[in-house]
Amino acid sequence: MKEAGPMQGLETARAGRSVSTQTGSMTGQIPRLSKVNLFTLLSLWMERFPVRETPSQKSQVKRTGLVVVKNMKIVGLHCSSEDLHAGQIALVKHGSRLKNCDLYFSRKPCSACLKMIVNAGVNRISYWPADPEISLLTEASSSEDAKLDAKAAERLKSNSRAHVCVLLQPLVCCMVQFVEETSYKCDFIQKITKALPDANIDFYSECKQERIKEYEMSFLVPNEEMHKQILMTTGLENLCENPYFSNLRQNMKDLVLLLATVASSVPNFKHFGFYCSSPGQINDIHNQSLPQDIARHCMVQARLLAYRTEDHKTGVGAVIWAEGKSRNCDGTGALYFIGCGYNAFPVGSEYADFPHMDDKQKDREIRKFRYIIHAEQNALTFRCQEIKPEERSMIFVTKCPCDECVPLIKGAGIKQIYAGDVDVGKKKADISYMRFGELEGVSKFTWQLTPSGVYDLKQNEPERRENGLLGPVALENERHPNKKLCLGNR
Ligand SMILES: O=c1ccn([C@H]2C[C@H](O)[C@@H](COP(=O)(O)OP(=O)(O)OP(=O)(O)O)O2)c(=O)[nH]1
Repeated sequence: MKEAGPMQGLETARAGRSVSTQTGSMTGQIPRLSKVNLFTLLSLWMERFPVRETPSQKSQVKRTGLVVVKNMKIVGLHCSSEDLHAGQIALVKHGSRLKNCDLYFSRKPCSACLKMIVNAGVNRISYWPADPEISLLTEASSSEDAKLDAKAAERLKSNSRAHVCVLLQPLVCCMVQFVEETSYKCDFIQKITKALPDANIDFYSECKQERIKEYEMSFLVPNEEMHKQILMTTGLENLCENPYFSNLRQNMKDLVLLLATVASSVPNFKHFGFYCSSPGQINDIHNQSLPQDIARHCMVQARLLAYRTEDHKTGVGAVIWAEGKSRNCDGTGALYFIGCGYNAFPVGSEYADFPHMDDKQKDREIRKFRYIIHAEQNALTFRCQEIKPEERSMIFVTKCPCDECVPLIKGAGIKQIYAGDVDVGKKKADISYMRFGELEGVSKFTWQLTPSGVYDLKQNEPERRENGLLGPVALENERHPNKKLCLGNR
């Protein structure tokens, strides 16, 4: 099936198609992340959830991210806190509901966590094969304990019904290149380059290089011999021989590069962030913006999800979080995960069941729009928690929510939308984006310059900046001919 309409710049994506189709992991024209790699990447990303607490220097326990999956749907995004390890948090939060779940850890969990999650009847425990949670890399007097713990974890692993393993898959052909291109072309980066034409045009590459270095430090073991030692100690001696060892390191490197690339597409750059364009809205606590680092973090989650789209032109990801009344034991503070999704055809459908054409196609019957389930719709449908009216709940969407989704978000009681605003006010043949601009009763935070960046906001107005309020003449009139922050539309 050939997509109608302009396909500028999709050469890379096309090159990826044939290979990916051979591997059976694709439904369309653009390279797609496997579910396993998405869960793995999200676990690494959760390890980096912005925290307010200062980790104790002496601790041999490394921060760890965790994704809990049931029936291939994400039901928990967690990270360890000062008090509890990620596996302990899973226990506290999910209890016996962990039965038959798959858990993806950013580090091999310690024996104290492993014994409890194995006991809860989980189906599978996958972990990132670098330095484990009880670090084998830090030189501390307790390294004896670390080795003992690794041994105990092995014993638990071999006697457990759960499959404790390393699930990493090689990326499909051209995935890294595709992610690089779509990240650079995405709305957030393009808005910066447009708003600050004098800025160093290479800010994106610089930012990406920094992220790559940072994440390689966290997630890779630079020294090969040391890495082999860790694999031996953690029961992965099979992976120490070549070609398995070099393949493993290459897969790990590719995934880290991909994560750094996506993370740099929502950069911490000068005065850009998610700000509200309606000053009247922020009086209520429910309308106040999240801290920018957390908002950016959640948007990166949504961007990762978008790489699983089934729409071969426009990928969209959405994730819903809520804020409880007080801090909980999770490293996410008061925030807890509600649901997530990406745009895809109805669950269980095959590639050829529904049309995939866009609105450039003259024959309206063979357009995709009446069939595809939007990212927000999937996030709402497969949510694992109720949305409580008394709590601040928020949805992060990589694209401006359309007229079909805006009333659903409002009706579900979600208090805040963090979104790209490309397409806002547009009416296309089969999909329109008129209602987002007019939406009342839900606060909208879009990616833009802060007042301090544009209007030289005085230093004595910290609350205004904290709340994420945009000043009087917002940059919202800035419209983007360069329309997508989404995938595949270049
Ligand atoms: O709130 C929304 C709006 C759209 N989508 C998805 C549905 C569909 O898969 C795609 C539609 O995107 P777009 O409006 O960009 O249409 P297109 O045909 O992909 O591109 P173009 O704008 O060139 O017509 O985005 C969502 O997931 N959520």
